Amino acid sequence: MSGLVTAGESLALIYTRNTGGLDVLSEAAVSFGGAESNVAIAAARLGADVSWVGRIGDDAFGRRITRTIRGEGIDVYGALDSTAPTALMVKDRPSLGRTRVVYYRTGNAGSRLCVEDLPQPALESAEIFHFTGISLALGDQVARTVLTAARTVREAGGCVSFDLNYRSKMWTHESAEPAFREAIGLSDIVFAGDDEAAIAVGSGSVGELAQRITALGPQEVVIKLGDRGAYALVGDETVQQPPFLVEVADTVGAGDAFVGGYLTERLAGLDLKSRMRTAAAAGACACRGDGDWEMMPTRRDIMELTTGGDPVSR
Ligand SMILES: Nc1ncnc2c1ncn2[C@@H]1O[C@H](COP(=O)(O)OP(=O)(O)OP(=O)(O)O)[C@@H](O)[C@H]1O
Ligand SMILES: O=C(O)C(=O)C[C@H](O)[C@H](O)CO
Repeated sequence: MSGLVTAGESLALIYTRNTGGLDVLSEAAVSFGGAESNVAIAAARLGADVSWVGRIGDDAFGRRITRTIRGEGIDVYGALDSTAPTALMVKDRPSLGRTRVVYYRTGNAGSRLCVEDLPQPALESAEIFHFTGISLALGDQVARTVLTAARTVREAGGCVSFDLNYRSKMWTHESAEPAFREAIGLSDIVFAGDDEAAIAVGSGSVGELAQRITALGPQEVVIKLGDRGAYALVGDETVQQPPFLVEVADTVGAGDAFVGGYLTERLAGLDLKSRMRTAAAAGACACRGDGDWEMMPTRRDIMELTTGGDPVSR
C-alpha cells in the first residue's frame, strides 16, 4: 500500500498583505489555496508519499497549481478542463486583524470533478484517503465523486479521513448536517473544529462531541481548537494537546497543516501523542506567515519549534 491520497478543488488566490479592502488597495499577491492540496503539501513536506486528485482549468492559474503541487513532490491526478476556468478566491483585510474571503467558484473546473477522473489504482493502493466538507458543498457531482473515492479506498482495505471544514459562504448548517453525517459514517478518522462538530452532532463539551462522532462509526476523532490546541479520542485513549506558542500572521491553512502532520505520523505508525504533537506544531508553524500552503513546515521547522532552537540560523 502507498501513502496518502487527497481529492478536492484547488483554486487561484489573490490576497492583500496590507490592511484595507481590495476595493481601494492597488497591490495584491497571487497564489492558490484548496484545503486538500494544502494537506497534501503539508504531508509531503514532512516526508509522506502523497497524491492529489483534482480538476483544474486550462489556464495560467491551473498551470500554476499543478506545477507547484508537482514541485512539492506530489503525484497529480485528475483532469485538465478546457471548457471551465480554475476557480478563484479573493482574500483581503478590510480592517486590522480581520480577514475577508470571497469565492468565485460556481461552475468552475474543480466543481466538475467526476467519478471518471478518479485514479482507480492509486485509490486501491492508498493507505489513507483524505477529503473535506468543502467538496460536499461544491455540488452533487463532486460530493458523489469524493464519496465514491472513499468507498473505493475502504473496500480495498485503506482508511478514510474526513475534515468537516464547514464554509458558511457555501452552505447552511441545515444543508451541511446530513452531508456531514453521511461522510462521517464512511470515515475512520474525523477532524473537526468544535463549532463544526456541533453542526453534525449537536452542541456539547469537546469530549461529548468526540464521543458522539465515534457513535456514527469512526474510531478516531480529533477536535481542532485553534489557539486552544486540540483534543483526540481513539478507543478509550484521549489526548489533550496544548498549542505551541507562535507569533501569528495568518491562521488560514493551520487546520490543513495540522491534518497533514497528523496523517503523516499515522502513516509512519507513531502513537497518538506523537501524532498530536507533530500536528499541533505543524498547525502553529502554518500561522507564522501569509499564504494557505507556503508556511507548511519541514521536519526541521517542527524540530526548531518543539525544541525551542536558536531563532537565528547562520
Ligand atoms: N494561534 C495559534 N497558535 C498556535 N497554534 C495554533 C493557532 N491556531 C491554530 N493552531 C494549531 O493549529 C490547529 C488547527 O487550527 P484551527 O483549529 O484554526 O483549524 P481550522 O479551523 O481547521 O483551520 P483552517 O480551516 O483555517 O485551515 C489547532 O488545533 C492548533 O494546534
Ligand atoms: O476555503 C476554501 O474553500 C479553500 O479550500 C481554501 C483554503 O486554502 C482552505 O480553506 C484552508 O483550509
